[in-house]
Amino acid sequence: MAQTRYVDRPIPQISLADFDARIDQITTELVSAAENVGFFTLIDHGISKKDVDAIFATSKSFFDLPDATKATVPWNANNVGWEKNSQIRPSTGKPDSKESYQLQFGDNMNGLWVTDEHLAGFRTTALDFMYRVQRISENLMRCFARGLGFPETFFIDCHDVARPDSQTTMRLLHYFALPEESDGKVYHRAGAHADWDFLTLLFQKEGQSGLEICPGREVVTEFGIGDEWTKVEAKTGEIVCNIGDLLMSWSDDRFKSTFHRVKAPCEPGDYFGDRYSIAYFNQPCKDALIQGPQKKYPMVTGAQFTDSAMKRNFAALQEKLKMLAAA
Ligand SMILES: O=C(O)CCC(=O)C(=O)O
Ligand SMILES: [Fe+2]
Repeated sequence: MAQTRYVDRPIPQISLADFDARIDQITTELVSAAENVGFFTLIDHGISKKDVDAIFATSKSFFDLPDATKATVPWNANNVGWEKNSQIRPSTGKPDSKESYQLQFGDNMNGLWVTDEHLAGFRTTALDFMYRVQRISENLMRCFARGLGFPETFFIDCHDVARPDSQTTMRLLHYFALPEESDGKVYHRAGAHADWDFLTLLFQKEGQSGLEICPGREVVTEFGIGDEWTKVEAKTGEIVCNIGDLLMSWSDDRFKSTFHRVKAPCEPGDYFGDRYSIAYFNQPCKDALIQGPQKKYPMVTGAQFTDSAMKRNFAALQEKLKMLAAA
């Protein structure tokens, strides 16, 4: 396999300390990060390292359950539940070598919370953490609304997690340890993709590296991926944030939804061990009305936006599978 081409791009680090007093400064920093790299990390966000370690321990205790138990809460197309080796990305045409458990706040989770009998306290612990990440997301939404000239609570209202049909999702991820000696196969961890939500907040565990980004996308409607990657370090205390396609569209392509991946380890220095991460996807209410201040794209609802993102993904996947079949 050809060696990856890497370039060093600084990933802005933004402190949320003293948020209310520093909101103007934080807004300036967030807007600049969103316009340039599309990725940034947050520190002083109010969730301690100890609490992040605790949620990773909870996540591990779920993934340590037997597959038969995890299969009692199976994934479905509402983007909830457990899946294993089943997500195929258009960039690779192969399933990611991982398992994930997707959690939401509302009715989509009915029957899909792992029961107390299988894992005591899981639901309470997970929801408690989800509300904390939601509060951080809402502060960021206030800044992005200011930056784009919307009323300050505009994006918060459009992503209301108190609604029973809320789509916002926290995804626990577990990438399996892989053989360091090549067995001739390529094990994709998370193939290159852009997220289609508003904003993703990602928690990583120190040492479990692999996340890489590939900036350079100009319009939300384009699927192409460049070939120069930048590594994002895995640090337990930081939250890595990336702009999703929804915010890119809502900003008339001013803010960048950047392609990223968890690299298939294959080169010296790559990390082959188990990797646990937690991604929090801010998804719009189905009836939210989406259009940027410059009206670059026609107005659509949250439901329509998600639907067309899924269709675009599906079409790109079919194209890739056709190419693989012809090769
Ligand atoms: O696990 C990671 O670090 C990234 C996950 C990701 O990009 C995703 O699930 O969309
Ligand atoms: Fe992603």
